[in-house]
Amino acid sequence: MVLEIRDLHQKYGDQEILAIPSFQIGHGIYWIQGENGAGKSTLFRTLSGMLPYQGNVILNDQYDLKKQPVDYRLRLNLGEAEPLYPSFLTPSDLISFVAEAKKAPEGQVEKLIEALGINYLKNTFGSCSSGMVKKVSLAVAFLGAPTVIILDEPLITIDFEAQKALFELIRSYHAVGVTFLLSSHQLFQQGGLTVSKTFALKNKILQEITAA
Ligand SMILES: Nc1ncnc2c1ncn2[C@@H]1O[C@H](COP(=O)(O)OP(=O)(O)OP(=O)(O)O)[C@@H](O)[C@H]1O
Repeated sequence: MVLEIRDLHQKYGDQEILAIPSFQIGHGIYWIQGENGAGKSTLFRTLSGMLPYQGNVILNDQYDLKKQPVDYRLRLNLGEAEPLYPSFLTPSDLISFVAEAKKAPEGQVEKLIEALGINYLKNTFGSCSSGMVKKVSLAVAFLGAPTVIILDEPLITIDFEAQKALFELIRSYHAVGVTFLLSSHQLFQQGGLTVSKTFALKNKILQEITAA
């Protein structure tokens, strides 16, 4: 299994958001749907190790997020729905820092910058457009050699050209073994992206949706 969840419980205060007894996925591109507030971002943040949780999350049948956090985090990347970076930082600073932390292979940064059409690398985030901030966050989500890339609402704020480039990146990384978890209120099919399975996050659990 690429990713396995066992008995996952996630709460904010007394409010339980997730109660997932079991969830397993192999290699593929998965679309996670859910109404506003269903808990998609909470699920993604939990799987990325940003929130404490109860239960087990295991990557590649061997890396437990709690027991092998460094190995796990090297292999799972998250692109947040509405990324926020310190306004004094530049995209160039952020990308270099993450590329080093994620052990990005030679030339990967340049390819991603070119593919997503990122310019103004030396301007601070404070002066970047929201679409540019989003493109940088997407580039960062592809850095290193992840086995899973989670993209939370990847299509928001980016223009049509960038959406096309993103779909191309997803297809090419998927072809070399990367698994994707994507959330979107828009339809991926319109961009020509074929998803392996669709899941709905509802009533705290993930349930597979079969196409009508
Ligand atoms: N930091 C937080 N503290 C307390 N409650 C939170 C926090 N973040 C989210 N919530 C609540 O948890 C629930 C799930 O929110 P989450 O953002 O995960 O949903 P979502 O499915 O991503 O929604 P959307 O489609 O609107 O982005 C909501 O009821 C939300 O109000």
